[in-house]
Amino acid sequence: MFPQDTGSPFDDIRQLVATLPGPNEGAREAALARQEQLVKPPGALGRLEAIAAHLSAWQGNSMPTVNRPMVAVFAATHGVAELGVSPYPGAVTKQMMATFTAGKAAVNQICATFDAGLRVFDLALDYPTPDITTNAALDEKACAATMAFGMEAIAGGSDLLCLGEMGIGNTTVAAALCHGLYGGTAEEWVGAGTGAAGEVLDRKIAAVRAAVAFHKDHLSDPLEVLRRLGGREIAAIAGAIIAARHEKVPVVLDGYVVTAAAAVLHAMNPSALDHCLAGHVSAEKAHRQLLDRLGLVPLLDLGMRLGEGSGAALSIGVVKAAVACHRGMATFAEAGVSEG
Ligand SMILES: O=C(O)c1ccc[n+]([C@@H]2O[C@H](COP(=O)([O-])O)[C@@H](O)[C@H]2O)c1
Ligand SMILES: Cc1cc2nc[nH]c2cc1C
Repeated sequence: MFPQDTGSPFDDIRQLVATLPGPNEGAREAALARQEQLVKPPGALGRLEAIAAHLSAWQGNSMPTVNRPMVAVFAATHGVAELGVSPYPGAVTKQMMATFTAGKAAVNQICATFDAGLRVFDLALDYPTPDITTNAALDEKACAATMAFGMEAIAGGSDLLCLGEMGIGNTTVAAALCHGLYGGTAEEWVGAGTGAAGEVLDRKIAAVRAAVAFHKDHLSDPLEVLRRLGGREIAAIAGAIIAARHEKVPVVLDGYVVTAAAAVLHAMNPSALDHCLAGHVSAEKAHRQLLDRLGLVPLLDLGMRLGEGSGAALSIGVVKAAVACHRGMATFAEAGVSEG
């Protein structure tokens, strides 16, 4: 007789999220001590100092690097898009993938500006996940496998990982996830996405309300919320955040959709996002309140609402400058400048 396999496909993920490594406090302290010596009034570089210390702590290196920043964009298609919740047709997701490959999207130009690598991942675009108002998006096995895909996808030598996504309809999915995790009202979590207004916005709010009502008896476990109300790009992003932590790679989150994926991990373990920075706050209505809930203060606030990793990629400039100052500035003693 074969032993019965009674385990759930989520067991390994629960284990990984329960055993996330902490920061290297020695490296953080050494970095902060260096900041005190650099040729500037104490604290005068503001959050740039905290960013350099954050990278020190999570890379485990008092002299952190941003030599190989990578932007990873995960793309997926969503059955709920068929309900008319986005001004754009679902076909745009594949068309934008071709645009990324051709180097002609906004994120390509931002990555080129900062010498960042860009990798785009197609998550079964020809097979939309079922409509979340009447079905779970994923079964347990598929959700766990997609998270594992996200973990594998980011392997390979980057020292800063920026996460992005592409998926028509996925601001509806992100709103449903947040409504499922945090309650409140559907209206509170829904915004314009790519530009929903009038009847499109009304359908979006109704879809988020219906999805959470349909799954209401199964929302106490964050991984169940993810598999029922999420989508493939969101599951892969959650996996990538976990893997980066285990590989000592600090993470930069993009907008509302990426942050919703991160929120699932935060609900499982409140310290799960300690290695993450919020690259920006997007103009999507509920992004700011979601960041507040997660205790994340965005690096940029430029009214962007594009997705595709663009806000996270843009913040690489700030993070690179923070690290350049940390590594390259002289100390007062080296520069022969009098201390105050
Ligand atoms: O993440 C955000 O803050 C964000 C805000 C507005 C739009 N988006 C992008 O727009 C797409 C989803 O919008 P929608 O209206 O189709 O749900 C998807 O490709 C996202 O990358 C993303
Ligand atoms: C054109 C377009 C580009 C995008 N990039 C990310 N999401 C997007 C949605 C649309 C519609």
